[in-house]
Amino acid sequence: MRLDVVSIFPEYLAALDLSLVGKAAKSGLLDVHLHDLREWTYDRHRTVDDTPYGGGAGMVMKPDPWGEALDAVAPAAGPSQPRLIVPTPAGRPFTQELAYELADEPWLAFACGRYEGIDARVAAHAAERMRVDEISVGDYVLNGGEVAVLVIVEAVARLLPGVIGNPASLAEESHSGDGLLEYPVYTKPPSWRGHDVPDVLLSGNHKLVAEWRHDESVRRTAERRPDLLAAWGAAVGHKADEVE
Ligand SMILES: CN1CCC[C@H](Cn2ccc3ccc(-c4n[nH]c(N)c4C#N)cc32)C1
Repeated sequence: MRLDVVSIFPEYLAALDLSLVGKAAKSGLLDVHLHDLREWTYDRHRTVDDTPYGGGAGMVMKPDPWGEALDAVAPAAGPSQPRLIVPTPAGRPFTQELAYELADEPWLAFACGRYEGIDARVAAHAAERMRVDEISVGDYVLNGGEVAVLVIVEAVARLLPGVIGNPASLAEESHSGDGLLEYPVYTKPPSWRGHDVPDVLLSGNHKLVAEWRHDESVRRTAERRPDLLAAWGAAVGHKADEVE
């Protein structure tokens, strides 16, 4: 998978050289290209923003630098086009399902906005030749798209074959598999500062361990994400109906 990221703070994305994503890049599973949007400015101050039409607070990112950056990253006459991801608080929610969808793409490009966002015509123009997704990583406001890109790239990269050691673990994760939250995990020592590991996990009885883990997942989901529990209950009920 090729990844292109355009930002006025490309150094923000240096974290992509670390850990799992960094290993994937070094092993050739990911081909990461970072671009400084200011490469496509030509004035003395390398200006990327201007005042908003219609008034209002803050500044808006000018269309010209973005248009030229995307032309350079993904030439219109090129043999293929990337799927362009534009992080924004106004985007559709980024979910595990969408992470799996993006993991199937051969080429993703990311446009990291700053200020009050990118002139809306940039996405509209890009959509004339590539798929564009405006995506939000959560219901809170960041100062720019770079952190969102780190979230999206990590969630997607870990799904690529060969990136994580034990692909089977993907099936048991929160928001994957059965849709319940993960059960609590423990390791040595068996007793730590007055807190003991649940006895069942030391029992060696795999059936009891599996039952305890499932019950813990259901308890946690009910406590923290009743919305997911409702969806899980409906899905389980549906499957039960299918069996009958
Ligand atoms: C006060 N204004 C409001 C509009 C956005 C301005 C900051 N900003 C500029 C570009 C940009 C890109 C993403 C996000 C963002 N925030 N929250 C999320 N889940 C995001 C995602 N994905 C935020 C951003 C701040």
